[in-house]
Amino acid sequence: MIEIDDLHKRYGDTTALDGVTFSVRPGEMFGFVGANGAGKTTTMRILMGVLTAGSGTVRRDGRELTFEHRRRFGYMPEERGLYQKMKVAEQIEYFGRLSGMGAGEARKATGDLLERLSLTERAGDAVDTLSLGNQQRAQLAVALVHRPEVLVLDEPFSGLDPLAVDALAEVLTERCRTGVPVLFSSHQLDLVERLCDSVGIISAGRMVASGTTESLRDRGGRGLLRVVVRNAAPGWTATLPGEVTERGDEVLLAGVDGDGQEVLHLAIKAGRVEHFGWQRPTLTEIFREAVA
Ligand SMILES: Nc1ncnc2c1ncn2[C@@H]1O[C@H](COP(=O)(O)OP(=O)(O)OP(=O)(O)O)[C@@H](O)[C@H]1O
Repeated sequence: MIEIDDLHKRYGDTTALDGVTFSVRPGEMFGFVGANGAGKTTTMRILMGVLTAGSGTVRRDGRELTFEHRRRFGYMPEERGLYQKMKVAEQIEYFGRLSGMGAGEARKATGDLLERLSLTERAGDAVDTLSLGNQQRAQLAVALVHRPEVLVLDEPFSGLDPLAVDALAEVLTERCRTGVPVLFSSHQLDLVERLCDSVGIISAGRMVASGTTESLRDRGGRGLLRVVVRNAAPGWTATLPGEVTERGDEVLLAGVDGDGQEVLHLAIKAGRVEHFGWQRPTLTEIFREAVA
């Protein structure tokens, strides 16, 4: 378990973190989301010991983090950090060795990751000859090579093509299933919603919502009532309750009290009802509301 407890951090007059608290359990994939400048990178840097907090603590299984703990973590920093002239495979192996792997073990883990991330053909090329997306894949391989006990990744999916997104999602899910806590930041909320067990939303240095993806969606209440009526007479929506949005035959109603049966009756009278159901808010909608 990784526990982030009441972190505060100031840069001069700017308050970057103002009491950030959350935890990531073993085998949990935690999506860390927030607007630009909300404090995600600062939190992850403190977690990794790259930056010191003004106050607050970061613990692993109840003990304050030490250098030894962090050596067994996998970290992908925002500023990325590959040696541009070094060859891809050499570099991944090198970082594996730095983290204490034997030569054979590091070579094998590098080969496996290159394969998984579709980089095998570029193994012998210098990093600065790779496209940005491929450099990102190499950077991810560096974070993963030593089979870290905890993963902390700052926007690992940004700039990846859809196939690379899927490949990385698969690797992270596998690692997570072995009990590794995975914390990553992202602005791709659909991806966070699809992959993560839990989500933390940070706004102006404070956690404004956190919990399992399902609990956050439930907390948004029943959400919108979605009704699709074919061949309805124009104007049938005029007497519907709530705030009505029409998109062709589809009608979305916000703020409907009760179970919506009255809407269903009106819809049946109006035409052929093809769909009638509640739509829980998406993570994007929850995010917008939380940071508003
Ligand atoms: N080295 C620094 N010096 C001064 N202010 C800083 C520094 N680093 C970050 N900040 C400020 O701290 C706040 C939090 O920044 P941080 O980089 O943690 O946000 P973020 O959530 O990672 O943003 P993004 O999504 O844009 O990467 C911002 O107001 C930022 O301007």
